[in-house]
Amino acid sequence: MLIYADSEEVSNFINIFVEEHGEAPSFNIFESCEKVEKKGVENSNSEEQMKTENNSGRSTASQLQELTQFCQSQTITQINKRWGPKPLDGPISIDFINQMLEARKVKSYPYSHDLDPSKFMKVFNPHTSNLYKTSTMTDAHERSFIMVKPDGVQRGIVGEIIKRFEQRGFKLVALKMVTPTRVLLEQHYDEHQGKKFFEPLLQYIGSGPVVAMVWEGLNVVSVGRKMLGATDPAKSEPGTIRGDFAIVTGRNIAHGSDSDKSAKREIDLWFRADELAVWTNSAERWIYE
Ligand SMILES: Nc1ncnc2c1ncn2[C@@H]1O[C@H](COP(=O)(O)OP(=O)(O)OP(=O)(O)O)[C@@H](O)[C@H]1O
Repeated sequence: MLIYADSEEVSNFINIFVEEHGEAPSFNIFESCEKVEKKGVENSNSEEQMKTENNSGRSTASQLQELTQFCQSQTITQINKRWGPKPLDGPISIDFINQMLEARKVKSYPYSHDLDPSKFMKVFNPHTSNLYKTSTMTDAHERSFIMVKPDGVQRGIVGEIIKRFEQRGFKLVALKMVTPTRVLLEQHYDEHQGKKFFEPLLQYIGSGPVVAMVWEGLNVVSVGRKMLGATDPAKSEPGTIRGDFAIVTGRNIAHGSDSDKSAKREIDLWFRADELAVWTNSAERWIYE
């Protein structure tokens, strides 16, 4: 979310923090995400982009000012802004996650998933020097590309698959129905070029609409793969998506990224940055400790 003085999430965060720690938090906003590049924008430091206003129509400087005023009005003891030698040159996004306020300096909005999570801002209590749940907080931004293949669509299993990911606690950040082009599938399945099943695979996946999705959450790549089951449904455990709904490898219902690197590559292939929703799941504090 972007910073608004009347933001409910910010107020909630502060209230919860005070309840839990008996004092108001301070925020340290660290230099972060230096290398974020907006797709198609070659030089993210260009003057043009530095002047860019976010989609709320307000400049970064005015947002920062608002944050400062808001935090001061909440009697927060101090706000340290450490943006390094360079001036603040992009919007700040703040997420309310795991009862933590997480802020990032971004050079594109909506922000790209390429943001380096290790450089996310940490929120801490300066009185105790405690850093709160930063690892969980940052890992909760892991993303996976999940696709319901044409057989899953035709057999009416889209809702079931979405239900399982939702019920598990993952956050849906993008979804679209699309009939993939051959060019897209050649890129997506590049590692299988030359294999015997490559051509039938492209025919199968390109034969009708698929539902392409991006899901976000802690370990979503590996947990997502477990939820899907083995590539060969005959080897998938009952209870997994393939174990419950498929019989053969060539009609195995759904795809899930097999690594963080693949996920980033696949999300970039299938979605533009502005198709990824930026939103806060208010149930998150009941999903993560
Ligand atoms: N021997 C095969 N015969 C037919 N289709 C196959 C075969 N091996 C793989 N495939 C198809 O190619 C897809 C990609 O294979 P891969 O080995 O990458 O498995 P996967 O990562 O589990 O699957 P996916 O990428 O769909 O999640 C499989 O899901 C399946 O649809």
